[in-house]
Amino acid sequence: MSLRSVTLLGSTGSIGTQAIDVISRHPDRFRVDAISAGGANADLLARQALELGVARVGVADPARAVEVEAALARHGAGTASPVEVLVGPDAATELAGAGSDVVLNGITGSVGLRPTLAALGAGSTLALANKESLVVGGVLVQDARRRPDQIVPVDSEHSAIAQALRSGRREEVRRLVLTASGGPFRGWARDDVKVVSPEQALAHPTWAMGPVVTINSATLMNKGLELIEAHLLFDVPTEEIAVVVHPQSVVHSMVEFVDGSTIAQASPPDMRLPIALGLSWPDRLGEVAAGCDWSAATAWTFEPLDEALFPAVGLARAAASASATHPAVYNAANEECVAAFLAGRIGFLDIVETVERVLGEHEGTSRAAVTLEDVTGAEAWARARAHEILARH
Ligand SMILES: NC(=O)C1=CN([C@@H]2O[C@H](COP(=O)(O)OP(=O)(O)OC[C@H]3O[C@@H](n4cnc5c(N)ncnc54)[C@H](OP(=O)(O)O)[C@@H]3O)[C@@H](O)[C@H]2O)C=CC1
Ligand SMILES: CC(=O)[C@@H](O)[C@H](O)COP(=O)(O)O
Ligand SMILES: [Mn+2]
Repeated sequence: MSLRSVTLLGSTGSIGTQAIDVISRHPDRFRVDAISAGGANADLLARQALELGVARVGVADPARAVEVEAALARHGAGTASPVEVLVGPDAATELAGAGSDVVLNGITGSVGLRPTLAALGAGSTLALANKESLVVGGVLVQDARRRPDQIVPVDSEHSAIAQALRSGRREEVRRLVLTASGGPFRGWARDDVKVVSPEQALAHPTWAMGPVVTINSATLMNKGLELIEAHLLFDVPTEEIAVVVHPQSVVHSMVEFVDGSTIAQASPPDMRLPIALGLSWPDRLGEVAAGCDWSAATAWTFEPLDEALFPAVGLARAAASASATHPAVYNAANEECVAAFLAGRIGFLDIVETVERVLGEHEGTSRAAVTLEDVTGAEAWARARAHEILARH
């Protein structure tokens, strides 16, 4: 594999920092052109920029740009080549469209949609952690691809499926099986789940991740997003995608083939593995993460999802088949509810109940006619409607 240039969006986050860890161990394989973040961690962003030697840094929040400039000056005194700082909500999109070999989108939320479209439009390989952009953009993201393999999934389940799919042809696939940890409230009674705190919901049993995806794991909204993500990435109907609860998070997902054979991908939970594959696909890098320990007694268990306590996956199935804009509404309403829950304004069960209500009121746009304006309009409506409903709490 020759040296690849990389643009890293969301560099200060969980995915971003782990990506830098992978890249730093393979300086002969990767050169980072540009990084971007929101700006909440100005000092970290500046240190990353200087340590990686990037030419450009994006800061989404203009109010934080001064801090980033100051940190660059502080840490970079005497540095030969200055770092150009792009400021504002379009910074990540501009960097994504600049044409690196690989753009890793590690931004949280549907704000990652325009950067995703820009990376695809520029012909870069898109290593996609930001599942929201694919779910929300749907057919728009699919159509922006210039080649079938332009999007390489970083999400652990979808990386697992992409790896398993190398074992057979598309027409030989019977179904995809997404594994779910079940989150911190697996097996709990509804009355107990009703009163959980943000701290309890943020205590994921197997993964250390950013706050939004962690809450989404607890509500199973993450698995709903991942169901739609798998449908769009692999062009498999949602009826042919099953979800099974696997509390150990070692089997990251599976593909069942027409002859009854199932190929699973297994490794201890460590996002550096799918991140590395996203950057180096179709090659594998050496020594990325520990493998399974077969010397100790171990058990992997699988159980059905409690759909009554966790209706989020069923809602995602319905949203995926309802219209082109229902998935965007599903995600946008959820983003607002998660922020409200983390701020202590609503209860845990209010999140999915509100998403269900907002979805039920959405009229939707057909796939054939959908535009980016339809999607952003549906999102704006869903956010406003969620706020109206939540204001009554
Ligand atoms: N973490 C994980 O293990 C996994 C994450 N994912 C997905 O990856 C994505 C990132 O998740 P995670 O890393 O956990 O999230 P984090 O919250 O840890 O990080 C989010 C990153 O996005 C940056 N950011 C926020 N807004 C913008 C913006 N407008 N423009 C550019 N950057 C911005 C943040 O910058 P700052 O905070 O510095 O302002 C931060 O660097 C999500 O879509 C998530 O679902 C998928 C599978 C696993
Ligand atoms: C690591 C990763 O890919 C996360 O999206 C993970 O899937 C969260 O775990 P659960 O949603 O299965 O709890
Ligand atoms: Mn996942």
